[in-house]
Amino acid sequence: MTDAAPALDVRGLSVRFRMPGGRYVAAVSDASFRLAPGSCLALVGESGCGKSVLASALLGLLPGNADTAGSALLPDGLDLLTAGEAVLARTVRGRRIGLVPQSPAAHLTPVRTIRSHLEEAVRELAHPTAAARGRRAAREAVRAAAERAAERAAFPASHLDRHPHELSGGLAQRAATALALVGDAPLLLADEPTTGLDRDLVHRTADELRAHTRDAGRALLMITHDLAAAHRIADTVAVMYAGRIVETCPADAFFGRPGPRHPYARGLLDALPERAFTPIPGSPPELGALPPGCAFAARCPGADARCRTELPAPASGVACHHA
Ligand SMILES: Nc1ncnc2c1ncn2[C@@H]1O[C@H](COP(=O)(O)OP(=O)(O)OP(=O)(O)O)[C@@H](O)[C@H]1O
Repeated sequence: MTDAAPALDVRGLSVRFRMPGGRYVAAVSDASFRLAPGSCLALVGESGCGKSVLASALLGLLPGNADTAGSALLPDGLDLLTAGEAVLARTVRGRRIGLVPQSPAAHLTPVRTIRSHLEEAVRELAHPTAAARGRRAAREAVRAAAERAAERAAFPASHLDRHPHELSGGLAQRAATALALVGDAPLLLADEPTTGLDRDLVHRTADELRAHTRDAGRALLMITHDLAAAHRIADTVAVMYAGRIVETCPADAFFGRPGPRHPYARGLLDALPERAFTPIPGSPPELGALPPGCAFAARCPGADARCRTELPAPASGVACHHA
């Protein structure tokens, strides 16, 4: 991380869902991280660990039964957790945070062409018509801005008049990226952007997102369970387990030497086919019935009595009594 003011500063973010019978699901607990301009933080972890809930909290898209605590600050001090829906809709989503969605084909409207999606986003977010005189000039300004947006995401002009179902997975991903870039937001949030893509496309998508980040000075929060994509793109890796960030580590150290220090993070790497290909035994706890101590203790070969009773506080980037 650099010393620049963070593009996003998340402190003690927690999300609980109120359930019938007075129960709670603690989907995210006390998550903290900072994201510098021009850098990428990959938030990794198994399915169900709370990654998407954290992303929804940042975008103000949590359902009504969610309670939040902590803060998520943009550089001017706007707290995404307490900002009202009108502020988020008018000034944040698309303008200050661009969302690269999971399953882009599903995110796009099936009956509309990519050009129509882009032109609508341009009209809404980029206002290219301000200088145009007359309706025809305004239409042409929107069209040109939409074509430029497609070009920025390497979406071919020849495919702009196609519908989402006429696109390959890779092109649908680029269309979604083009849409996310229209508002020129300084922060991109990519939720599982490589899910369902083959290996080559994972690499290409990761490289393209990387270019939109480092080269353009944007910050990227990438949520993924795909460690190969994280390896390709991230400066920092944050590992989430059972709703908590258990380790935050520079990507070089995480994927190279000395490697992660938390036993769960080490287990995630060892489970990769290109490494030991050894799955972590057992499964994560229910987020509605978390144990009092470390949530990983039941699966951890090094756990002792303290681990089972006392929650480890994050110290120098890792939350483990024995790291
Ligand atoms: N509206 C809700 N009410 C209650 N629990 C919810 C609600 N939405 C999500 N959860 C729970 O929050 C937990 C975290 O879900 P989340 O979707 O963030 O996981 P994830 O890590 O993104 O997994 P995936 O990669 O499968 O999307 C899950 O246990 C889920 O069941």
